[in-house]
Amino acid sequence: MQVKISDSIKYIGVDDKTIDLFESQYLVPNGISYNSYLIVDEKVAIMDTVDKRKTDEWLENLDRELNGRTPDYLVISHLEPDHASNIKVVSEKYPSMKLVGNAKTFSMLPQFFPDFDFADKTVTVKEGDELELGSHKLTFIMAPMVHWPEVMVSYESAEKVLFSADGFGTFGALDAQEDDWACEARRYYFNICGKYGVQVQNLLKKAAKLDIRKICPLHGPVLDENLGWYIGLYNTWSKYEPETDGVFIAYCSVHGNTAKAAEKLCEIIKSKTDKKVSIADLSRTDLAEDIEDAFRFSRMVVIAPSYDGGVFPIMNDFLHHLKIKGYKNRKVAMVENGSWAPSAAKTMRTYLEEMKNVEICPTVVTIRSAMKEENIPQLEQLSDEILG
Ligand SMILES: Cc1cc2nc3c(=O)[nH]c(=O)nc-3n(C[C@H](O)[C@H](O)[C@H](O)COP(=O)(O)O)c2cc1C
Repeated sequence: MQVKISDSIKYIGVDDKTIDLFESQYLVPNGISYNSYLIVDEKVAIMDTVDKRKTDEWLENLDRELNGRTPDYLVISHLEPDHASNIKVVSEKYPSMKLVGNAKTFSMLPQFFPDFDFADKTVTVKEGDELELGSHKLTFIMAPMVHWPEVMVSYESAEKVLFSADGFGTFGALDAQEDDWACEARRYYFNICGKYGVQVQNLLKKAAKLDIRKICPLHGPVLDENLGWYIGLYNTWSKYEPETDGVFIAYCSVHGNTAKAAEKLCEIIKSKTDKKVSIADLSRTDLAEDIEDAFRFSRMVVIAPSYDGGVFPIMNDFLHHLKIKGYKNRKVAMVENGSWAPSAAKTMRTYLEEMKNVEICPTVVTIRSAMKEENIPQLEQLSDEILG
């Protein structure tokens, strides 16, 4: 896909619409883009490579935009293979090209390319270092653990462009982007960077000192207008603040009785509030989207059957993911189902208590196999507590 950035900054990335699962776990019905850029000035700098699935197409794009020039630098902002796979290929093609990274980049690089000697090719940069390209100048800003330790972003001051690594990335090929950027950007953020809110905050504080007119991420569209809105969302997400005041009902069910209770609860909650209420059957929805919604909403109800002395594995998996992604600062209520020794709530509570600042509603509704009349006032009570 052709993307116009400026006369000197060229898009040389590629769309991947045949990948089954991004990072072997995320559904990407609209594919994914691996973005790569070329800055053409007195010196020529490549800004990251792409996944090895797209080497040939990327080299064609690079060749076209180089237009006979030889690249002087390859700036490596992130070593994850969807961006760094072609470092060796392009280094062999242009032996005089220098690799620009930080100390961590070059300590990790040989792990990925053990049979290639980069020793005389490296330019090691640290926070605030600059690289003059002619009228363009890159300043390097370290962004450790957003979301790998070697991550750094680069600010180009002539055109005021932030090359933001995986920050501000989205799922979806460039020619198949949804109108609502936030939808896939949020799913991307919470699943990939969610755990690293503190580090994202650190980066946003550094970025706030820059005059940024364009953001060039490693996935998804280049952002060139209304940047305050995108940065505002990143600020909310990385502070673990809810974006939507409402209730996310996350349930699972083996034979359907817990599902009935979840639907009834949804009906009761909706009758009591104008807040947004969203319900998901965790067995049948995309886990990454459920994680996104859990972070998006201010309140959540988890509803699950008991299973082998614990909780149904689908819910177990969901809560495990929320825990490792740093879910916090939310209000949560629980409903369990069990036929002989209900154990789901106890297991769910163990997860929730390990999370920071999660307020658990006092009422826990226990359904015995199938919902009964006596459960309705309990669900009413729980609804009042989660909305309160
Ligand atoms: C493999 C399996 C393990 C179960 N383990 C428990 C258990 O440890 N304690 C319990 O009270 N019920 C247990 N149950 C029963 C279910 O939790 C119970 O029947 C519940 O009502 C199922 O809800 P559903 O109709 O939404 O699937 C188990 C069910 C299955 C299929």
